Amino acid sequence: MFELSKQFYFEAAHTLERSIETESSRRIHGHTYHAEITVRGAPDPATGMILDLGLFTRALDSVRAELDHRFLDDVPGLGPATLENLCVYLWKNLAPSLPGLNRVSVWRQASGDKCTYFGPEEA
Ligand SMILES: Nc1nc2c(c(=O)[nH]1)N=C([C@H](O)[C@H](O)COP(=O)(O)OP(=O)(O)OP(=O)(O)O)CN2
Ligand SMILES: [Zn+2]
Repeated sequence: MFELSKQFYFEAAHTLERSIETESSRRIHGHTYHAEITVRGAPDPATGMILDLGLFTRALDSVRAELDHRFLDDVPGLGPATLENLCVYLWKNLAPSLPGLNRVSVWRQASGDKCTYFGPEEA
């Protein structure tokens, strides 16, 4: 079994309703977000690849464009712009084009905050 990962980053602004630091969180502020997407699988014997990195990059470029330099509060389907919801958003948008999607991580380097999502719970 192999894992293949790619990272990217995006810059975005948001507000957040919280029970602490209420006022500063409600103000529009921004972060540099980093993301890592991981697929698991076995390489195709003919190509030697789990997934062509060029196709991997195309899938990530398209979802990155929906988040980079955006006001995250306005991104349809995201909900409150937390690291958790960004992971779910990336998963939902990438799963159809990335077979073997295994996990999605989103973090903010500046603060050391990181979240990893392993996909929906199996019923
Ligand atoms: N479980 C989560 N909690 C919080 C999240 C989150 O995504 N998941 N996000 C935030 C806010 O985005 C907030 O801006 C970060 O707040 P805080 O940790 O208080 O730190 P700073 O605002 O000082 O962070 P900088 O990244 O240094 O600007 C809050 N909670
Ligand atoms: Zn924030």
